[in-house]
Amino acid sequence: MERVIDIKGLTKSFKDKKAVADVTFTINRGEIVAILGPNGAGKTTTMLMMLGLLSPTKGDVKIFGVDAKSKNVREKIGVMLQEVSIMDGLKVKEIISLIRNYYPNPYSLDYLIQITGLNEDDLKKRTEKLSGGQKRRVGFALALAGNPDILFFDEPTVGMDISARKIFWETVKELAKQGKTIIFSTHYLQEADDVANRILLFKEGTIIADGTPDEIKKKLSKQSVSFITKGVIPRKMFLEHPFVTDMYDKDGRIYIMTEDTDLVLARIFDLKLNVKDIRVEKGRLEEAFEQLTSEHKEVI
Ligand SMILES: Nc1ncnc2c1ncn2[C@@H]1O[C@H](COP(=O)(O)OP(=O)(O)OP(=O)(O)O)[C@@H](O)[C@H]1O
Repeated sequence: MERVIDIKGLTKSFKDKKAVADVTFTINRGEIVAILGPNGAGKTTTMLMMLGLLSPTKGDVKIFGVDAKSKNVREKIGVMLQEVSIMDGLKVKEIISLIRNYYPNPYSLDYLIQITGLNEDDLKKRTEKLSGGQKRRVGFALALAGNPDILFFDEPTVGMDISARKIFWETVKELAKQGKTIIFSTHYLQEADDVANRILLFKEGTIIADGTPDEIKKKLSKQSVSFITKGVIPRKMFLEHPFVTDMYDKDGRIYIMTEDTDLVLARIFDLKLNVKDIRVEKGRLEEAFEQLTSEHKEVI
């Protein structure tokens, strides 16, 4: 697997505040990586250092083996940051053409229009007349203009309507299939769950979880099987198994907390228990996120 980003011991202090503290990770070609974490966790600071826009206090960021600040690296990177500041006074089509000209290998204007969902009307508008959502689409087109190998998006879908979001994420998946590497931050966990094949979860300047959405959910969120029964079920019947972590009654239902709901179901059927209304709850990423970002200190 080709490594595109190599980060070692990355640290950034602002006066006596450590915004990013000794972070190390690598990202491979074609990965879609979601950077998650509560406000102030260090996501933007890390991203700015990856982009070569902020100097680390310690440690380094290598992109394709060279320093993130070097010029030939910049040509390979496309960026969409939170504040979309687009040159006023130009029409959308003009600014996209202008930015394309800076790059040796740009995408064609037609392709950019097609994949970002901009329409003919949008193209004729002056940028200052665009709505927030339209500005984001233009920002997306500008990030892609140079046909970059790596794309960075900082909370890309804020302000986008449902159809714009859909187009955006479909395009992102398509780009990853073509071998582009995508790194994005978001506060919408569902997006990370749906699109990312890897999540880096930040808390207080460090990475507290690194894995696929499923790995993170499986390890941390609660899964349960619950049912109603008229009979009495000895607790030992389930608690004796290592895959069962807890068992309790709530609102007339018995809940069995577990790491593996399939094994609990098999046990219920094997024992021919007289139960009804069986419900299976798989974990949600939100639960895992809440657990990890509260007091939980375990690193996975
Ligand atoms: N230029 C700066 N000067 C001083 N402190 C800063 C600066 N930039 C960031 N910080 C601090 O560093 C910490 C991390 O900030 P950062 O913006 O990286 O967090 P974040 O995870 O991106 O948060 P959010 O989800 O709110 O965007 C915060 O405590 C922030 O106040």
